[in-house]
Amino acid sequence: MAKEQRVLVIDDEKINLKIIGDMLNDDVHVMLAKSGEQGIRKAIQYQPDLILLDVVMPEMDGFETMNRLRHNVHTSAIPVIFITALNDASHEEKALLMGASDYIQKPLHTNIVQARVRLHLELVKQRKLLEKLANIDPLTALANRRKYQDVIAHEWQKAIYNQDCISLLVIDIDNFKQYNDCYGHATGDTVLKQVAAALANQVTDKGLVARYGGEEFVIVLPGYSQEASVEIARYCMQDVESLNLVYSHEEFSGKVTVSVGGATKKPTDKCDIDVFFNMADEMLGLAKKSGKNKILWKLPGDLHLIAR
Ligand SMILES: Nc1nc2c(ncn2[C@@H]2O[C@H](COP(=O)(O)OP(=O)(O)OP(=O)(O)O)[C@@H](O)[C@H]2O)c(=O)[nH]1
Repeated sequence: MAKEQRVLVIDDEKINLKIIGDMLNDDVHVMLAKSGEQGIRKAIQYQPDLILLDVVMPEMDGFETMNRLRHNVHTSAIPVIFITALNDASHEEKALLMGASDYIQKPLHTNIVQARVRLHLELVKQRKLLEKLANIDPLTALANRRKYQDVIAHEWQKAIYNQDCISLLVIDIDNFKQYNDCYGHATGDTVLKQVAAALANQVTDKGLVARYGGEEFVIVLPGYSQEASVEIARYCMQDVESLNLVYSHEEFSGKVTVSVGGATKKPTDKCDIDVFFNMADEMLGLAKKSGKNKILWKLPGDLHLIAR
């Protein structure tokens, strides 16, 4: 067990909270709640890795608490172990059918409780690692397309709710095939890494940078106006250019630059994320066709803004 992991114990009996807390305190950060209501509040606020839940409690019992935890988006994925003095199989079955990860019967044996908690915390650790790996592009260590899709869907809903705007940049390295042709794919890979780092360095906590695929990146900027986003796009272009990645071949020579297509929108329920993406992507296509190394931003109607 690792001390950085958090276990929330929910039990209406003070003495039980103390006993279980003492069993786990050396290895994990233990949080205590003396009712289902308080437990749910703490689970939402502190996001524990695991919950130990007493079944028999006044007002809201363990089953009702479990039901509410499962139906709340902030707590639905947190594993729950029931702890109870009830020893009939039907309660155990009910708990497992509700999605409990485990069921421990009283009287509690320290070694058994510790072993089961350790096992479930290890599973949590592995699940989190898998989630992380599933969302990362292995070459650049940026978020991958899957993560981008999760984030844009979430930010889109947030923007609708807050009646706020959201900006999207689609960025593509210019003439990257020629760079690969000059120096090979392995050196091309280092360029992708350098460009990715330059973009990430520019965006920091303003939004999300992801590798969309190949030599194409996306940047999501929640709450950023068109003007502010074009400014960020400019800095991104400058930073890539100042990497000074030159290439030359018999027929062509140049420096690594990027083209950017962008769009800003205050979304409503009637707007579609894919249409929004296509707006920015269409701008990128126009930027490529009209000479590359530039920013084109979608404006209302058929208009667009050219910035460099
Ligand atoms: N080294 C490397 N190259 C990649 C990777 N993914 C895509 N590419 C290369 O990116 C190049 C993309 O070529 P094109 O689609 O013709 O684009 P381009 O040469 O950048 O031309 P424009 O987009 O018009 O500026 C191809 O040579 C791909 O092999 C990768 O992971 N590593």
